[in-house]
Amino acid sequence: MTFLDQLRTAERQNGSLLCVGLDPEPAKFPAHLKGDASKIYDFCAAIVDATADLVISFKPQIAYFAAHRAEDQLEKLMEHMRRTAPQVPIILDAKRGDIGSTAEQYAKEAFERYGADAVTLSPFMGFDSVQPYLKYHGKGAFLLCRTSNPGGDDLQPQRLLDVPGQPRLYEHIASLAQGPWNLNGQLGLVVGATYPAEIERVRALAPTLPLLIPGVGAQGGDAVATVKAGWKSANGETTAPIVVNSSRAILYAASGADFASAARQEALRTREILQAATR
Ligand SMILES: O=c1ccn([C@@H]2O[C@H](COP(=O)(O)O)[C@@H](O)[C@H]2O)c(=O)[nH]1
Repeated sequence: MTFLDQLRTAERQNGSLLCVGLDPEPAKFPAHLKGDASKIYDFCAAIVDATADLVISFKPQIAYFAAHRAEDQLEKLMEHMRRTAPQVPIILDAKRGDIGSTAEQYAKEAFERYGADAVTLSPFMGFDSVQPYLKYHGKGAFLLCRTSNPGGDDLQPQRLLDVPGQPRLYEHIASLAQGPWNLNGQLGLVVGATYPAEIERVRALAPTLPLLIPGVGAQGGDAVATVKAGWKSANGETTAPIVVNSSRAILYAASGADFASAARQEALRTREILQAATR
């Protein structure tokens, strides 16, 4: 099954566009785990168990594990997700980008070491930095396109004067990903929920690509505007999935022993807002 098929299946089975982001920060853990980096796996596994029937995807962010020398806990978490929630595809948020020979190692890390179904990449170094990931048939790769952070304004909306039509940088990335770079239908794009007008533009330029959309929840992105801009359907079926990520708002919905059930309540609430916007 391809990554795109996995997303479609999870969306249908769980009735969800919501991706729970796994960004474990021991300093924010509930009181009984607080500050203890050896509990990263326990914390994340509890969140996974509480939300696995509510999501289209899980998105562990690798920096939160590596910063605490907790890559072994990430490996264990990946195994746990594959075993207990095999219907939910896993996007490893690593934002890699390097020359081809190094990219081969990053691809091996994401797909062989961690067993991710998809990875996030920076397209800044060009197609030869993306190609090694595409050799893993069936796996997905999301290219940063119009990111959710304010600093995205520094480069992404600038016009490329030497490219025909003088598109903005993010528009050019969307066109490359929809067209010549998408050799085997593995590419998707990252577009921030904080920029719904740009989501709409990217969807127009890349009508068949899955969009990973972070920025709802803690960053204040508009969940309803996001769905209206990015989610399209034909005969009641999604034409190209959107994967709307929320991390901190769900992970840290409560700071007590009830953190996992509070996370489930927040995931249920967010899932319903997203689903309602499709009707
Ligand atoms: O443009 C981007 C790309 C990636 N991210 C990542 O998504 C989550 C967002 O976390 P929240 O707590 O829901 O704000 C985080 O892992 C980022 O690294 C993004 O925010 N924006």
